[in-house]
Amino acid sequence: MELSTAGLLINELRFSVLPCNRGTLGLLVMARVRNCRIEFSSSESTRSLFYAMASSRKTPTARSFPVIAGLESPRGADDWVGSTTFANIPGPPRASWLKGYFSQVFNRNGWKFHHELVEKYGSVVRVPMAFGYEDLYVTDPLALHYIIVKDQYIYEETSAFITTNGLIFGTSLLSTLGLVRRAGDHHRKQRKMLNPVFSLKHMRDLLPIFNSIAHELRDALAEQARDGTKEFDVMHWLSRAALEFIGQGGFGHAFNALRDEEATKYSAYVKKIGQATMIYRERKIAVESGDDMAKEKVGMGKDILSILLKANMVANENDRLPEEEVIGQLNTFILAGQETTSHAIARTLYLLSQHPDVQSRLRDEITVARKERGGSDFDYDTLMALPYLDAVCRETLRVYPPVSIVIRTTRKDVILPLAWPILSADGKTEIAEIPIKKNTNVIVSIIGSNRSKRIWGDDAEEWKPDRWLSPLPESVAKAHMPGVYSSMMTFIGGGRACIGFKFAEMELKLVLSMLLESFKFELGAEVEWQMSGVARPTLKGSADKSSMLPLKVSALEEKL
Ligand code: HEM
Repeated sequence: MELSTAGLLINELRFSVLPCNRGTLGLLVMARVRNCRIEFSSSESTRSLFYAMASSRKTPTARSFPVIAGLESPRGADDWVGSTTFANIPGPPRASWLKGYFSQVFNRNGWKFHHELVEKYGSVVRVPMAFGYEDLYVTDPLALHYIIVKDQYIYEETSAFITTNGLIFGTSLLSTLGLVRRAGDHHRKQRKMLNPVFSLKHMRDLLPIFNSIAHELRDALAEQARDGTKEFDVMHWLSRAALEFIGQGGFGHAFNALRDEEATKYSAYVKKIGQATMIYRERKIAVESGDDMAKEKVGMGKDILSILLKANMVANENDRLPEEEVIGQLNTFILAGQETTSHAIARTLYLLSQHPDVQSRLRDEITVARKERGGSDFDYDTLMALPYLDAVCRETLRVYPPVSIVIRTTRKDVILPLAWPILSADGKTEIAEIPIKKNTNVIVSIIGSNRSKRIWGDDAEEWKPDRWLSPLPESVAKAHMPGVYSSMMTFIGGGRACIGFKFAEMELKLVLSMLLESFKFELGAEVEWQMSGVARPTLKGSADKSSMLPLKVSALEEKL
């Protein structure tokens, strides 16, 4: 038996415990048989199984995951040699070679740990992880620029992330690498076709479709609160609405999630994923026959899939995405777009319930703007230009990013420069750049950089929507954060920036505008927010860790 920092080699069978970069996926145990690559088939049933777990409203534990043997990993045999140790970078002392701080980094109550890493150790921190590994935890703006923009093809997604997503979604943005290697620049090719599909013009066209879903959501809540103030799980309705937004806006397909009680349960969910191929074929026929634009058709030809199909039809052969990859993207959009956005809306409603003054000021802004339009639905530009709504959304996504961290692995040796040089752990040297060896994990701390006092000021950790209504501190512009959204890292940046961020922003603003005009929200039973892959509210003290947000909802009669 050979022992390495990467794992164990037992009878030619290599086991490695790799952290998936989504807390929701917990631990993935990978095995590899030497000289004999056993491919794990990405059959529909395997995918459905993973999907059911990944989309579970219960937070899965490591125990709920099967051991997957024989997974083909993009890492080669030489990749098992271990990674850099950062002896001279400040960080917490190692307590256990076996576990390191793995469970603290991925703990669903990890808020305090993540906060203290930055507070105590600074903008680049050495974090001892399992099996003697050391990761770098980064909030330094220049380092982040190198990681996600300048050297993005060196700092790639982890192998566990790529492989697992390949099983879940098939070939898609979340399962391909950008670097020119075996994968052949696959990711960049996909983005080339997909970026224009998420353009501002297409978001504008989607708003009328979104409006009708928002009305449906409002009606569903009104039905719940029809006998006066009622406390109920608002999260449940937000999840159902988010599935419908993605269904109609993404694929021109009505899941009828707001009408069908069963729609968001796992079994039904998995069935819907199984439908991706069917939906694809339906849309393809409609697009090819020019029948997709009809008014009575869901999506009216404006949905992401129809736009993509049309672009694909006229693309040259090199750029065109094969059918299998278009279907892979559909699966990806459901998972990447539903949980993140519904939980962002939930967080905002929760904060507005905690801050009734902000809630009523925001309601006034929306009501006045609606009156000015004679009561009709907002168009895209009006909705986006509402200043206080914009401030509330930005501040929520800054202080409470739904995804707290993402992880990258170095695919070759590299030097990481720092905007803010740090003092070495022994206090003797100033460090302005850090050499990193191949196969080292780097944790991009979205939450840490979004709350950096050096960037946002001493009140960085406070939720203050008003900060967006006056000029931001100079330090914000000076930091040159590489994020695509308002100097923050919520949707990261570079070639792997969230492709759906404008989609999410529109959904967030629309749902808030619709609901606040019609209802007052107050805190209900106490919840605690879990720092899982996507931050989620759960009932305080309950063993049930499903997403749940009980709020007291009162209908504002005159607005309905
Ligand atoms: C508030 C809502 C959202 C947040 C906070 C969010 C956040 C993120 C983050 C942090 C990433 C980077 C993941 C990584 O590098 O490992 C990402 C990627 C991605 N997001 Fe989002 N997202 C949101 C909504 C959406 C929506 C609505 C869609 C689709 C309609 C979407 C589709 C994607 C896709 C496809 C990727 C992978 C991009 C790539 O690798 O090229 N997201 N998102």
